[in-house]
Amino acid sequence: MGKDFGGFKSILIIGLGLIGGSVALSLRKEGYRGKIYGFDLNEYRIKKAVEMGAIDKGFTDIESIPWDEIDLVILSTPVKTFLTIAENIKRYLRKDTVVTDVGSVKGELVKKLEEILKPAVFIGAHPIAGTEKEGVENAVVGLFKGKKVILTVDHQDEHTERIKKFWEDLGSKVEIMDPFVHDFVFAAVSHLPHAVAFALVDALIELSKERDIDLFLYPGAGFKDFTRIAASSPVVWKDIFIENKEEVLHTIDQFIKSMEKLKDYIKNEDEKKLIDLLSESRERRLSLD
Ligand SMILES: NC(=O)C1=CN([C@@H]2O[C@H](COP(=O)(O)OP(=O)(O)OC[C@H]3O[C@@H](n4cnc5c(N)ncnc54)[C@H](O)[C@@H]3O)[C@@H](O)[C@H]2O)C=CC1
Ligand SMILES: O=C(O)C(=O)Cc1ccc(O)cc1
Repeated sequence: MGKDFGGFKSILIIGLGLIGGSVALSLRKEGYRGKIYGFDLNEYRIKKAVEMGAIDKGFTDIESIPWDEIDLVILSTPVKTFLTIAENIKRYLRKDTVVTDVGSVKGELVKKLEEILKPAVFIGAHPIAGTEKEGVENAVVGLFKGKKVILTVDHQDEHTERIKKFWEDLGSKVEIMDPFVHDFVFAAVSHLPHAVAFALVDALIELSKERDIDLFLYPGAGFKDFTRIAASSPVVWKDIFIENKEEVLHTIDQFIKSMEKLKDYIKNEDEKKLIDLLSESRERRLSLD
């Protein structure tokens, strides 16, 4: 079947950020012919999105949006804004409008969105692709090519199929996952690494104060590799940490246990245990590439 991006004629992207902007630009690049509208509280982002050819028209007030045209809405703002946005837009939605999102947290949040938005359909989606940058000005064409997109639906119907087709036509590989399993998995592989990167930079700020030496004058490649994601948006990440609080706290607890174990082996100069732990971690990491 040819590309039809799920057959949606008019798309509204709420939040012209890195991800919303990348969706819009990638749709254009892949040949999407319908209208793309944008909504953002930040006027600069709208101006920029129009200039870049990402959207046809942008809005800062909800009432001016041509709602009778729109058959797909994509929530692309920080996750803690979703519920208020859903409450604010629900009365404008057509019965056949599908609402989806790109948020990094699912669980209870998607259950609430499904309820609020009824009778419109909500399909939770999470593209596993991004960067540490923010805003449409840093959007990346083709960001989702070859990347996974997780849909958190509990049954498959024609709406799921349309959203699946939407992402597949952008080059993504779609997987279905339970929303609560999603939050456990991505707390471990995404939210914890971001928390650790932010905390590592914080540790160096504190250590710099201890000896009055600016440790950031001496970054090695390892430090830079490791902490790239600590340059990510504070607003986006405080929302993710709080919205997925339980799973994030659980992964931080495990990380502290792993650090304590390592600390112990170093303190006791336990070479055998150190070699075992480092070797197992190295093998796991090598198997990723
Ligand atoms: N940054 C990344 O690499 C990834 C982010 N995500 C998810 O994508 C979503 C968007 O993240 P980014 O694009 O990185 O953020 P961003 O900071 O680049 O863009 C967010 C945009 O939303 C706008 N905004 C904020 N509150 C709003 C509101 N109430 N109404 C209208 N507009 C509002 C901001 O002005 C901004 O332009 C988040 O839910 C995040 O969890 C998902 C995958 C990757
Ligand atoms: O910049 C990176 O390496 C990321 O890990 C981007 C990212 C951020 C949030 C997500 O929910 C998914 C991907």
